Amino acid sequence: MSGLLSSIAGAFRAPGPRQPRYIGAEDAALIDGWLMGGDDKGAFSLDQLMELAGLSVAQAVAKLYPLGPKLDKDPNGVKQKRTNERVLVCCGPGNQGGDGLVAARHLYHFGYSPSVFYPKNTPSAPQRLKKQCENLGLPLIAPPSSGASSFPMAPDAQDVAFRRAIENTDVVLDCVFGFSFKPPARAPFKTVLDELAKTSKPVLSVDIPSGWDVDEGDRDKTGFTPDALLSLTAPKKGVRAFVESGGKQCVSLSLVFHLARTDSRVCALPSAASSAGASSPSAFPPPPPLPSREHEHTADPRAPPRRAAPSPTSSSSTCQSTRPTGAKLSTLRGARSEASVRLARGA
Ligand SMILES: NC(=O)C1=CN([C@@H]2O[C@H](COP(=O)(O)OP(=O)(O)OC[C@H]3O[C@@H](n4cnc5c(N)ncnc54)[C@H](OP(=O)(O)O)[C@@H]3O)[C@@H](O)[C@H]2O)[C@H](O)CC1
Ligand SMILES: [K+]
Repeated sequence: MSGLLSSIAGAFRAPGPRQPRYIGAEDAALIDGWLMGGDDKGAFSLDQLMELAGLSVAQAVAKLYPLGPKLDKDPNGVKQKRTNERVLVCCGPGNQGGDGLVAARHLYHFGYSPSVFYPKNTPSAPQRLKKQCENLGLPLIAPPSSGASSFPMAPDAQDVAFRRAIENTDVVLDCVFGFSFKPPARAPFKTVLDELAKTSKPVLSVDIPSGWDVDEGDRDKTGFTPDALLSLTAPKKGVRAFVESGGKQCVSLSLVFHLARTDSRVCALPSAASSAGASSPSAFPPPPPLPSREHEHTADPRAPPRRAAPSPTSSSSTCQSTRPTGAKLSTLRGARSEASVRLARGA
């Protein structure tokens, strides 16, 4: 086994049963590198990993902020918004921003009305993912794809647009920075992070609350605490205090399944048996059977007629509560999971 794979395995090594497992920024980057490496490594493409991560993010939204029932139009014939329908997806310049674009697309198909704030173009920006959002007609605050400028609007105008967007949403998705953030935040994201800290809307942060140090948490006293967190692959060290103080947390296990399937020694590690907040000694389940060939997409009666929407709970996913109090375990249809989100709610 290569040194890199040893490092990955080490990242999952358990200090003891039933303990949350946290990894640092360095290990997270190593896992990423291994997943995308060729030869004896994972051989995944970045697009694949983003798709799995973004689907997990959308599933976490559906679990934590379920879409309310469809409502009749008001007396003036105006369509009424459903509970939690509007989701503002805040995307950063790195891969986490790509996860956000993927999540927005899936949320749309789940029946939500996502809008996307993607304020910075970089040479590596996932233009195809952005185009897919445009093709769905999602409101997008972003520079033109071909534009050289990172700032399509005067900075003030961009800030105003973001504040308006946050006022007009039900739920905020924080896909701004992941494990490669190096404080302090630079423009145009300083304003975004300040607004995330100020808003009273529920914010679901992906991987690490943006602005926090991946290893040390809210070291710089940003004042931002999300309503909930989705950890990708494994919780990061910086969220330990958030989780241990009872913060709502989901863990996406989709990549763990792939790691486990790829190398049985990783699968066998006891550390894989323990995710943050998990009460079960085998919180990371064994690898699922081979993915189903026939996808279990069923029509969602709640979905708008303009599209045949699969219910988030009928896609190939598993989602369950691991609350130590024995909260209801809800296993969703399609247990042959390619993308799996485990919900671990704090007490
Ligand atoms: N294996 C997995 O679990 C996967 C996770 N994914 C997601 O990807 C992120 C990590 O992606 P990465 O691109 O490495 O990093 P970030 O998304 O955090 O963003 C890096 C960009 O942010 C810029 N940056 C960094 N610090 C600042 C700052 N202080 N102010 C402004 N901008 C900043 C940075 O720019 P530089 O010029 O500094 O390089 C980058 O542009 C992970 O958390 C998951 O969400 C993958 O999608 C799949 C696999
Ligand atoms: K984040």
